[in-house]
Amino acid sequence: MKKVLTIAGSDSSGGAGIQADLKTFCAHKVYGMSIITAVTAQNTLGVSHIETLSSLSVRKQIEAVAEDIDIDAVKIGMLSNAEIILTVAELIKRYKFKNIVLDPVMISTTGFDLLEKDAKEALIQELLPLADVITPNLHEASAILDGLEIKSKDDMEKSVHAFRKLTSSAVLIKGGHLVDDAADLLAYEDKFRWYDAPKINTNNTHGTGCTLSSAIASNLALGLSVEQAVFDAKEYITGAIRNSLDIGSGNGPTNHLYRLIR
Ligand SMILES: Nc1ncnc2c1ncn2[C@@H]1O[C@H](COP(=O)(O)OP(=O)(O)OP(=O)(O)O)[C@@H](O)[C@H]1O
Ligand SMILES: Cc1ncc(COP(=O)(O)O)c(N)n1
Repeated sequence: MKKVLTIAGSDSSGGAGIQADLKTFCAHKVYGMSIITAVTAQNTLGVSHIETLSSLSVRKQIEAVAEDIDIDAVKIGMLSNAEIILTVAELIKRYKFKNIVLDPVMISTTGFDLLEKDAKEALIQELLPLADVITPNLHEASAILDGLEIKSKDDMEKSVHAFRKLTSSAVLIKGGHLVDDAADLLAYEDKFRWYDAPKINTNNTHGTGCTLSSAIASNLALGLSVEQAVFDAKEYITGAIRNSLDIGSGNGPTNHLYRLIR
């Protein structure tokens, strides 16, 4: 069985973070492992508390897994601060992790900071170059590109050129926050490809980015090309949103069981 590692924060309500990642791995029939960077107290309405683990704890968790188990792909989500970013970057290099999908998590759907403001530069300088695929949403893409306005599909295409100057990683700009579309744009090597999807009318989008990046990591572990891994992951997230769950009174979670329970 393929083995996939997530390095991310815990979401007590189970919709995003580590919990979404492990559910996604399970649905893709890969073996999931987790490195917890922070424990958030959150629900579908918001984040009420964050306790970030020490970088030593993160280091020890990664070493414990990597010294013992071969890892076929890694998904990286909430990292909280610069010290953890530097630790993760160092260990990616030491253990030569492959198939790395970086979701540059900065703010929750509910508007809470999940990355300290001074950590953005470390993320760009240290982690971006190590990732095989990065998956910013419109807001994260804009933050990484020094405030470049990205609000439309045209803007997304323009931003790809700016990303090319920063990293040779494949970049999937997620259009979930476009007004009447949910099209994502993949730029890789010197090509780009749109993954179109209709915007589903729902508030249940908690954890969509976590789910998509974990699905891509699972598909890369299973041996798919980047283009196909993104295609299959886009189908998965669209189905998981279409069948999303009315749990809680805010932004409910996606449904990872929709292919099993109909
Ligand atoms: N209402 C929607 N209908 C269809 N697809 C959607 C919708 N919202 C988001 N998506 C899709 O879900 C994936 C995640 O995109 P999004 O832009 O929401 O990322 P995100 O903001 O990082 O997610 P998160 O809510 O976890 O922070 C993308 O493939 C996006 O197109
Ligand atoms: C631990 C953790 N990681 C990531 C997210 C982002 O997901 P969303 O933007 O859907 O809130 C989150 N809310 N919590």
